Amino acid sequence: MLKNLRESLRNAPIIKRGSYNYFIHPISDGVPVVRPELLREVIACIVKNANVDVDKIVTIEAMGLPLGSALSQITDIPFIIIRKRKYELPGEIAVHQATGYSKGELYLNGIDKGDRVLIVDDVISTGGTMLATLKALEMAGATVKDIIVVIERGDGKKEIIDMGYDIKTLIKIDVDENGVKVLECIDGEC
Ligand SMILES: O=P(O)(O)OC[C@H]1O[C@H](OP(=O)(O)OP(=O)(O)O)[C@H](O)[C@@H]1O
Ligand code: HPA
Repeated sequence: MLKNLRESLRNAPIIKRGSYNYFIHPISDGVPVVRPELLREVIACIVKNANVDVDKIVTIEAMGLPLGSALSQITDIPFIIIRKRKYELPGEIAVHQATGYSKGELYLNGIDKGDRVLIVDDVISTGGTMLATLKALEMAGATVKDIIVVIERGDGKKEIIDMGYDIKTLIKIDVDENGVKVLECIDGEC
């Protein structure tokens, strides 16, 4: 089921961002080109595995966007984009985000107290972005029913599980300066 994802990840180039080995891939960067068969395969796998009995889908700028948008079209559930830009709307919630190579602020709008949500993102690595997202959603009074992330690297997922949340990832990889190694897939075909 995840043939395109697996094969494209095995060929992903690596760059250094400080000491962080950063893989470049269409799902995580939109670069060099997002092929429809890849995105279709990823979205089908998300629909198959995620709990979509929710009021809203929550994604994170920038690369949660193609995922949230396609998923919303298929499920007819509205989606929210947590932005890196401040809007100063009433009730806007700001939280701090730290990844393995960057730091910044995230801004949440559009959640009503009691909303049941599914979080969707492209990558989990240190877990810093997911922690910030969960904090913002907690402050907004949302109930997180499920979390689904396409690509897992590093130990971030464990931290989220330790906090008591359900989180699924479609594919688990290891990254070093030589490239990407595929370790595990949710379809069991790796
Ligand atoms: O688990 P972490 O270490 O936090 O890494 C994961 C986050 O890193 C990337 O976001 P980034 O802030 O680089 O934004 P982008 O989507 O614009 O690439 C990715 O989209 C995840 O949101
Ligand atoms: O290595 C990476 N590549 C793309 N996106 C990412 N988000 C966290 N780590 C990475």
